[in-house]
Amino acid sequence: KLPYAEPFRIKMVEEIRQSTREEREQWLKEANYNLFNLKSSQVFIDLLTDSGTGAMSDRQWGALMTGDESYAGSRSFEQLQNTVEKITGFKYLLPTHQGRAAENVLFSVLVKEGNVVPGNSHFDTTKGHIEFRKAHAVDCTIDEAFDINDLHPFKGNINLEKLEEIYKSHPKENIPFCLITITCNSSGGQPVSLENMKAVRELSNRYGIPVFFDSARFAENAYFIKKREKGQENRSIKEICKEIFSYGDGMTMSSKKDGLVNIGGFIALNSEETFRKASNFTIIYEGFITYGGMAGRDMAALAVGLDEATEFAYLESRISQVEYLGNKLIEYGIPVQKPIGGHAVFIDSLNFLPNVSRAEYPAQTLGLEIYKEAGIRTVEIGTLLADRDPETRENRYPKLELVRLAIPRRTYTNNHMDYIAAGIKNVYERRDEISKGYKITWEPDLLRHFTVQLEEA
Ligand SMILES: CC1=C(O)/C(=C\N=C(/Cc2ccccc2)C(=O)O)C(COP(=O)(O)O)=CN1
Repeated sequence: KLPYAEPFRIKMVEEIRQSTREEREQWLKEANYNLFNLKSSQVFIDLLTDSGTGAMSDRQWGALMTGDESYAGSRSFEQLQNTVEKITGFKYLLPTHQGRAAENVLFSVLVKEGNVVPGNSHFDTTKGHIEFRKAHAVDCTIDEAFDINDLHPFKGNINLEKLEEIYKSHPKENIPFCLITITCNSSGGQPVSLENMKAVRELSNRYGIPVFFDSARFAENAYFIKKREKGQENRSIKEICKEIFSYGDGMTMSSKKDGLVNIGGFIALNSEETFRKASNFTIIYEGFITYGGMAGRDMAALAVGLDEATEFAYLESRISQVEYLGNKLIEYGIPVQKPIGGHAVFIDSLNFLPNVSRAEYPAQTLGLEIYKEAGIRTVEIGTLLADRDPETRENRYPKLELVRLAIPRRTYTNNHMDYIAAGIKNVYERRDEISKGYKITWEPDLLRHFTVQLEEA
């Protein structure tokens, strides 16, 4: 028996540099204690996001060189269209510059003021685009998702009773679609099972409600289905993906995740009517319908990326690395969402920092401590992200107050994982000394966590 090793070797490297704790404390002050304001040169290991931060393969770089920049009818669009249809089965494709642009175009067609959009946990910008249209995103995720120690293998699942409750209490004209986010980012990169998707589809059909997928991490979701769902172990990732999408009327995609590219997004769907309407908004917001805000070269690289992302060997390598980090933190006694998610490890900051009051943003406090300690940038998936209630303007305290360690794809080695775990362990060992958090000195009206300014409480 030989030990596991990555199914790739490295052909290009980018230097990263260490700093001193004193430098980092000064840089945080200048950044108004918002990690988004740090320069990349001030960050040793960047776990802010897995979105657009991964490494492309030699085949993708090769495709970049042969991209077709024709304004209409680009060869690269055709390559992308064929790949999307092969993997998802959807007939119509509209590229966009990234995921939230796909949401903007699709929701411009489907979401009206006062609508209700149920699903599992909608992610930040997706909820933003629903609330921006004065509609309501309703989280129907199963309760197990909010108990970090519950080992439910599919914590992204939708509670069918909660969903049917929504379907019963609103006229179907007021529910444009049910949105299934795969994997479910906000609850910890947790997958949705095929069985649940099928049940959601059947229930939705009974009420005449369409189903759409927010597919940013669909390939990782397919991997968990293959590994955890009975009867799936002998199916290929691509076969599982085809079945996943057979339960939907369409999808939005942030290609910056499981598309393995640094920019890009798309909408794919079956309804010609919705495609025609969405095409008008694509032309207004993104660009002509055969490039939608993407360069031909980026569409060419994306077509290759989607093919690579839906291969088992790649997914096994990527997800095992996240699991490796997660298991190290569990070994150190650090409270994390279990099972470990597909793209990130999520630390339960309420458990980690019990002496910091919720009103002082414990997850943000922990993220700042981890950066001070080791130069590692993370992101808060807690009260700052949850934003204020649109009506009352009160803080909306989510069930989980998490620090997310998002691992970029094919980018760091397991030595970096060991370093990250050690840095967090150091903070854990001095957690009793951390009793003060932060308070907001300025925030915008929408999606505040990107630009919020804080000071020490
Ligand atoms: C499930 C899902 C996503 O996770 C997603 C974006 N995620 C991101 C990007 C992000 C968002 C907020 C703070 C920091 C970084 C992530 O770090 O997790 C989008 C928007 O896609 P976009 O970024 O390409 O516009 C749609 N759906």
